[in-house]
Amino acid sequence: MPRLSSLPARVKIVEVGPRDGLQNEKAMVATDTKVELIHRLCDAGLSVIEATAFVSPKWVPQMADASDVMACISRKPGVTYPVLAPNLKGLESAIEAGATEVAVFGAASESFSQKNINCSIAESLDRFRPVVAAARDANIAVRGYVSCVLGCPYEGEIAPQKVADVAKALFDMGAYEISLGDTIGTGTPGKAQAMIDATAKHVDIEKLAAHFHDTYGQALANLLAVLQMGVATIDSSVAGLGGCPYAKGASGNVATEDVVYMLNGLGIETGIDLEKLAETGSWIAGKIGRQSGSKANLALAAKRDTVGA
Ligand SMILES: CC(C)(COP(=O)([O-])OP(=O)([O-])OC[C@H]1O[C@@H](n2cnc3c(N)ncnc32)[C@H](O)[C@@H]1OP(=O)([O-])[O-])[C@@H](O)C(=O)NCCC(=O)NCCSC(=O)C[C@@](C)(O)CC(=O)[O-]
Repeated sequence: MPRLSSLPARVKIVEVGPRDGLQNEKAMVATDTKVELIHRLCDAGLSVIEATAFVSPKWVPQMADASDVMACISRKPGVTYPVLAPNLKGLESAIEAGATEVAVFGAASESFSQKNINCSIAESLDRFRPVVAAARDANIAVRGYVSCVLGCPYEGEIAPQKVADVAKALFDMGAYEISLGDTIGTGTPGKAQAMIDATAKHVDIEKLAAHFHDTYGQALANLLAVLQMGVATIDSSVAGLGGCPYAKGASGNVATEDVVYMLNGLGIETGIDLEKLAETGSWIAGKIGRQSGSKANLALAAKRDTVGA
């Protein structure tokens, strides 16, 4: 199969639908539905599925059933189910629930940090340090997120060096991978490359993940731009669900179906069954009463209907 030059042969997809995809839903999604979503994603071949968030239920009510979700999922060997843990309280609950991987989440924007986790960037890093240390002592891997890497809903432009500084701090404290979030999807390919360029001077590019939202329809273009630089881990959400409750106007994450369709076309391995994934996307969109945000999903569903007619 013809391939663009400098692309990785294999990409790891981190499915964030059950957490990032659902956290902003106003109506409570039943725990059973969340659990079934995780099982279906697993069945479609996803090997990293961010399951839930151990955050304050006052801040994000949709994640209040985190312990129940973790208790009800049947864990498949070889699959990891990371969860968010913003502080030691979250980590303790995550450990109690049997999590084997947690994620701390910081930001490259002061205003977003305040709105999202109620502290400054420096305070957040001080708060994360003992979380990462305690997690590692308990043999739990830690992922680090940086939000607003290509723009902030409150501050606008964010300098690539700010992203690099926070990514470096998280990596130096022991996070094994740093996920770079274009929280409001304002990035364009050149900006995405400049941000990766600055960050990769401090954290090896193999340790960076792209977590791009599709608010302006740029996510796939941005992903292709950073794949060409060597990024080989992509966060995405089935049916393009998602958005941060503390980032007004942020629409969904890039849809996993769209990412897999693009990667398949490029001959890049993911281990994911696109048909099963698309069925899962249609299923969850129906469950929460939304149209799928994935163009590939809509196209595949239309094709299925035509063939079945
Ligand atoms: C960080 C805090 C807790 C600080 O919130 P705070 O109010 O400053 O915390 P606090 O320590 O003063 O505690 C306040 C209350 O929360 C409780 N509490 C405290 N911690 C926990 C916990 N872990 N689990 C459960 N409960 C907790 C604590 O016990 C207390 O309860 P009360 O005494 O009032 O009854 C809060 O701001 C919070 O939970 N924020 C989470 C916001 C969030 O989840 N945002 C979405 C995820 S980030 C995202 O989506 C972006 C990302 C990652 O996808 C990447 C991208 O796209 O950019």
